[in-house]
Amino acid sequence: MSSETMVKIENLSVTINGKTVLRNINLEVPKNTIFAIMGPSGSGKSTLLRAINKLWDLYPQVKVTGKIYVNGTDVNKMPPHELRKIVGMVFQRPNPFPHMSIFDNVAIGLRLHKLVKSKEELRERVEWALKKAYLWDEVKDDLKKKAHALSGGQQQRLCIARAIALKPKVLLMDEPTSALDVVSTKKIEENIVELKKDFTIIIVTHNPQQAARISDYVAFIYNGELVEVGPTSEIFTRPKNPLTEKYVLGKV
Ligand SMILES: Nc1ncnc2c1ncn2[C@@H]1O[C@H](COP(=O)(O)OP(=O)(O)OP(=O)(O)O)[C@@H](O)[C@H]1O
Repeated sequence: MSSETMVKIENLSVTINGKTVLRNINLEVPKNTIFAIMGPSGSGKSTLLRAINKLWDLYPQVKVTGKIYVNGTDVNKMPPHELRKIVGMVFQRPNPFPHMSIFDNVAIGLRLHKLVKSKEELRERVEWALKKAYLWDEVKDDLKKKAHALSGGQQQRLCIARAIALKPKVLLMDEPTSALDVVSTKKIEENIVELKKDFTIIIVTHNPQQAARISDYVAFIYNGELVEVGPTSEIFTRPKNPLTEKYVLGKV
């Protein structure tokens, strides 16, 4: 594996209740890039993302085969709490802990993983994460406010802050803007582009325009199979597979 690769997926297949939903997927995600996984509804995008941080382990009806390496280590050889430290996740709907304060939402992972040594360091890290998530200016005078009092877009930025507070290597984002309006979507897209300086980002989207706007690489998944993968500019201007061309033109 190249030292420039952050995530490598080899021959990944997933079956759920005996039905194959992902077949023989091979991908390499370079460090400090935004890597989009796009495809129509039900094509297996979320299933792939969930396999990377082993969310399927708790489901006996789901069988995952193949190998996934993060930063050179096989995820199956990492205890779940170690994997959670290096792989953060942001979900489709903002899911902060609603009755916890803004500060505590960001601090919780740092406290659980004992990643900071003092209250001062905790405060600094929370501020750092909120700034990185473009939320600090809006909440800095009100860190004790409960998370449910924030708007949907602010809640999603809080979830981004919560995920990046641990300084993971990889940030998985499952359609992070699909529940948001155009203005919040734009803010979060700008934020994601900034975040790639510090993290490797894998983002699932069913919106080809979003992949075109923000990603460096795109994998197009259709019916559980990888149809095409490559630099975003090539996939959108010179797709090799006619199915990719149809999809990016909105004809699938
Ligand atoms: N928990 C589950 N139990 C049963 N089947 C599931 C489960 N999760 C996913 N599937 C099936 O796996 C297939 C792929 O689903 P997945 O959610 O990965 O697709 P997707 O591309 O992310 O779709 P969407 O854009 O609609 O979120 C679908 O056929 C879906 O019905």
